[in-house]
Amino acid sequence: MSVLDSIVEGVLEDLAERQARVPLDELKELAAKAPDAKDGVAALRGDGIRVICEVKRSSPSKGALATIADPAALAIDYAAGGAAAISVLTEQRRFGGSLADLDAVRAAVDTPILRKDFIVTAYQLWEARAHGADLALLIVAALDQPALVSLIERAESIGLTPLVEVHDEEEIGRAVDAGARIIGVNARNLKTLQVDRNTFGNVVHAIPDGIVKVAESGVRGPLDVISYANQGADAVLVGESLVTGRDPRAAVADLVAAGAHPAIRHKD
Ligand SMILES: O=P(O)(O)OC[C@@H](O)[C@@H](O)c1c[nH]c2ccccc12
Repeated sequence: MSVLDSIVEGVLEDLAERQARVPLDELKELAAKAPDAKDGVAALRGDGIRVICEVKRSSPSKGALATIADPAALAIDYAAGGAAAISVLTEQRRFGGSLADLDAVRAAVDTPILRKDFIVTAYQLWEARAHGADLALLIVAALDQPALVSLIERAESIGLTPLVEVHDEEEIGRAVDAGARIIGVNARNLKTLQVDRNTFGNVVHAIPDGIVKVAESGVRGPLDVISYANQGADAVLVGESLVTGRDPRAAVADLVAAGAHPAIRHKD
């Protein structure tokens, strides 16, 4: 079984427990009371490259990264540093996240929030909206095509902007066919957990103009942001280097500054 399959298996077990506890109707009521969802496309496209900052305690590839006793405080630092959006990992078993983290971050900042999880059912999209998320991750490799199409439609219909994650050109084709407006190219292959920073540059030509392009994973600092900007990324998604660094606010500000002037290239 691939790493991705085994993560999804655990996610489904935890999901069954939540579904038994919280009926869908209750989530729909909470979603109706949640703050209006912000437009994820507008948040991630603009002058310069946008920086999405992730609240991430651990990962299957690296194990424990950071304790993050106060996710709200981290989110406030990210926002102060200039984050265009905040990604909150809610997967519990491998990433140490929870919906409580999402609640805490939502209560602390106005910045658009991405629910980062292994979403395979509409119930999880309702959960995301009920807990105040504006965007939701959908991983092409974890979904068959009918499921991808229907989850994108459902997300859009309840006001969530889907960020559709791919690893190669075939998956980009599926994301485009399914109606993705934002595509994230993950440099970390979820089947092998290897990071290849050339992935984005290798496949970006296959993403049509007009679709927001996000480079995900393995961003170590400003130089990686500049490199991705020059390859056509609208945004980068950064976790590990921010949660393991000393001063997240300053680190985000450095990434944002690097992304604001990516066109500083040597010209004749
Ligand atoms: O910590 P990094 O290497 O900066 O990566 C962040 C983010 O891209 C990564 O956490 C991620 C990308 N896609 C995912 C899907 C599920 C869980 C996690 C992820």
